[in-house]
Amino acid sequence: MNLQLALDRLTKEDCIRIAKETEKSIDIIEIGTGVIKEYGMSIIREMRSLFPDKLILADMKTCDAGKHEARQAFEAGADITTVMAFSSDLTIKDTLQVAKEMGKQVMIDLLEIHSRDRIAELQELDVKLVSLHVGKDKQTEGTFDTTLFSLVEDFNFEVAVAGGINLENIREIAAHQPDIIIAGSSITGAEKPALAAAKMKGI
Ligand SMILES: O=C([C@H](O)CO)[C@H](O)[C@H](O)COP(=O)(O)O
Repeated sequence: MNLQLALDRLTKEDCIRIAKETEKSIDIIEIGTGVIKEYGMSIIREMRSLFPDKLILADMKTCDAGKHEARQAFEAGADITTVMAFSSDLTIKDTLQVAKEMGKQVMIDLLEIHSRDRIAELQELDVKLVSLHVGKDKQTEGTFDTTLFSLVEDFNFEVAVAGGINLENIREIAAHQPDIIIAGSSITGAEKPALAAAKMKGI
């Protein structure tokens, strides 16, 4: 299981500090959507140069202009970019094509997708990596819930999971063997982020 650290609602300095502190325990550094909106592609470039050997995911949450946004993220140094599952099939195909040409990956974000019909379409589009995701706002009604795994059951994807994952619920989630566990606030808001990340990685 890979651990992805989501850096959201932080200054650039805090993103760098927390990534450095937790580096040993994390496999993927996610530069969050809001952080990208604040600093643009320059933060992806800076994180790439500071962490040359780490996988970097740019949480672009692309939903249109797929070719352009995928190139932007990849040229800045991201290994993976995110695209929303509700986007047009053309957007998804375009981003997958750019990723193929550049030797990179696309993670399709299943935020607010409830239909297995859409999941089947994504499989047809040759999507390889998806994320089951309970959004920040929706988390006020409850964090990641393992019933969500039924959405992707019997499909053939690499699966990431996100949405309020913490030390209390991680074991139950990990029992479903997702490929990637994404944790943001539970690490970045911890008193000791390095310890929180190490505990999550060590479960
Ligand atoms: O993608 C995310 C969310 O939409 C905010 O942009 C988060 O990175 C993801 O939910 C993980 O963060 P936590 O829920 O704080 O663990």
